[in-house]
Amino acid sequence: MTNTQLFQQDRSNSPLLKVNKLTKLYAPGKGCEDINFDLYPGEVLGIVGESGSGKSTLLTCLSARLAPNDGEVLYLNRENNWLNLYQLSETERRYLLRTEWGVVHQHARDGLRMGVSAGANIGERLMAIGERHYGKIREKGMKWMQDVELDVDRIDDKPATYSGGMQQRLQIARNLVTHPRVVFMDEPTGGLDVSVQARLLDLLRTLVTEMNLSVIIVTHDLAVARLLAQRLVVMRHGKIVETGLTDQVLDDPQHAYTQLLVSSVLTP
Ligand SMILES: Nc1ncnc2c1ncn2[C@@H]1O[C@H](COP(=O)(O)OP(=O)(O)OP(=O)(O)O)[C@@H](O)[C@H]1O
Repeated sequence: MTNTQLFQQDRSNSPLLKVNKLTKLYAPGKGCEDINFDLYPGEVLGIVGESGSGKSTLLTCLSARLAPNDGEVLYLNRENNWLNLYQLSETERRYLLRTEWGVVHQHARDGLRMGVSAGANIGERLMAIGERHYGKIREKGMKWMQDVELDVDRIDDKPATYSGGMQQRLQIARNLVTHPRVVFMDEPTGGLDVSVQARLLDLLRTLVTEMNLSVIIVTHDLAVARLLAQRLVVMRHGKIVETGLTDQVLDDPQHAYTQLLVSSVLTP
C-alpha cells in the first residue's frame, strides 16, 4: 500500500495551513526563502535536504517560534477561522502551541519538562485546555503511556530516568494527548539507535494514521521520509527545489539536486 492510500489526506476540504512567500534569512542562502505550500487535513508533509539547507529554520517559522522577515503562515483553527500566525499576539501563538498544535523536538529534553514526572508532563497539556479533574488527568496520562508503549508503573518517574527512546515516546504522548490538529516534528528519530528508531517510526506511523493527524516533518533521512511522508518538499540553500508525492520524488527525481540526494543514499 502506498503512503497516498495509507494516510487519509482530504483535498476536498480546505487546507489547514497556507504558507505564502515565507522568508527568514540570516544571510544570502542561509535560512529559508520564498516558501509556498498548503497542508491539507490528514496530510504528512516531509521537508528534506542536506544539513544547512534551511529545514529547521523553516519548521521553526511554521510552528510560530521564529518570526519571518517576510511572507505569512495562515492557519484554519477548530472554530473555522483563518489565523494569520504572526499577526497574533505572543500569548495567542503560545496558546495555539499548547492546544491545537504540537511540536516534537529531536532532543526530547527540549520538549519535556525534565524536573516533573512523566504523568505531569502529559497532564500539563490537558490542563492547558481546561481539564482540572486530577483523577481524569491521571487516567488519561496512564492511557497515553500505554498507547506509546511505556511502562505505566513508571508514571511517577522523572523523564531523566528514561532512556532516549522512552523520552521520545513520552514527548509524543505529551503532544498528542490534546488531539492536536497539526504536529511539527524535527528529526524525531535522530540520534537514536537503529532498532529503537525503527520501533518509534512504526509507532508514529500508526498514531498519525489512527488520529488522522496533519504533520510536517523535517528529516535528512530519506528512509524516514519514505516511511512517514505522503508528499515531500526538497530544500537547497533555503529554497524549495522540488515538491511532489514522496514515491514520485524519490523514485523519479526531476531536479539535479534531488537526483544527487537520492543517489548519495543509494551509493555507499
Ligand atoms: N540563529 C542563527 N543565526 C545565524 N545563522 C543561522 C541561525 N540558525 C541557522 N543559521 C544558518 O542558516 C542555515 C540553515 O540552517 P538550518 O538549521 O535551518 O538548516 P537545516 O537544514 O535544518 O540543517 P541541519 O539538518 O544541520 O539542522 C545554516 O547555514 C545555518 O548556519
